[in-house]
Amino acid sequence: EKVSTMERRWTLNDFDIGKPLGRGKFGHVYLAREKKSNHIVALKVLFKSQLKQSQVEHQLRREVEIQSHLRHPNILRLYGYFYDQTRVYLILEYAAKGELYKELQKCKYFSERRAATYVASLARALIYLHGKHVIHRDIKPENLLIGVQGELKIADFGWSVHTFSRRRTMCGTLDYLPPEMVESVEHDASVDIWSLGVLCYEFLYGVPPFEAKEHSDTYRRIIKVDLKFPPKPIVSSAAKDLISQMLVKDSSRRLPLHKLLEHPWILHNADPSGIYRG
Ligand SMILES: COCCOc1ccc2cc1OCC(=O)N(C)CCCNCc1c[nH]c3ncnc(c13)N2
Repeated sequence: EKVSTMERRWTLNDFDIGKPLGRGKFGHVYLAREKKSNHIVALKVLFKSQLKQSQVEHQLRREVEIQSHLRHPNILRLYGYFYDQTRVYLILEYAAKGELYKELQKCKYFSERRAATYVASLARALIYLHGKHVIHRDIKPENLLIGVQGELKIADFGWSVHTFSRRRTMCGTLDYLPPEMVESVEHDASVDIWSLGVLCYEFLYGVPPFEAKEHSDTYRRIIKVDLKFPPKPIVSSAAKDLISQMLVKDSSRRLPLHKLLEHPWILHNADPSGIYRG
């Protein structure tokens, strides 16, 4: 019978390791094939020493626990994990079209149809996560992957919930933080609505809305909600209207995610299947 993948005692010998898929903060990700099933997966290798040094090992355990129970087409599956003397290995769904931010860099900014399709997919994934009382998945382009059909997958396990203060200052990007987090007051699921608004802006303009040279300037622009829409590229007023309803300082007044899915810009531009076919 099919043993649940989370219970199996996996070892490195169960896999043929393929090409590296990239290097993250805590380790490398490789293409791999499980020998018995020939199932292609991504294997993320984390060094215990680095996890200890950054005091995130308990956080990783908690996130793996959450992630292993999540099942959503726009959330990267975690099939299992195992460890040896020096490393922890995560067995993950493989996203064949790789990192979304590379795609964004390549085309500078996305069409309104592509941006709306991704934003709607992310909104559906966040509705699912909020329904499971999981918030703040740290949705920025670096943590988004593209599946073989062109569908979007959230790869990050929400490290940010407990480590966001150290982690953010550690690796710098504040662009996605809402005012309440920049001012380090308590936050709720509406932080994700803000981050999704930032992402929507970045999909359409190629840069995040509050970008500035210095951290202090980015903080100031976020707290002030200093939102400006450049004249180029030309973006529809419907898109600007949606972004303006998400980037609202008062978190209780941000457009709720289910209302986002009924917004004219989404209804008019997003592909209902969540797949951008180009
Ligand atoms: C504690 O860790 C939690 C899980 O984090 C990840 C799971 C899977 C990931 C990436 C993850 O974190 C980010 C990261 O390591 N990089 C940015 C470097 C590698 C980029 N991946 C490239 C990639 C291409 N096709 C893929 N199919 C599946 N997963 C992938 C990739 N990467």
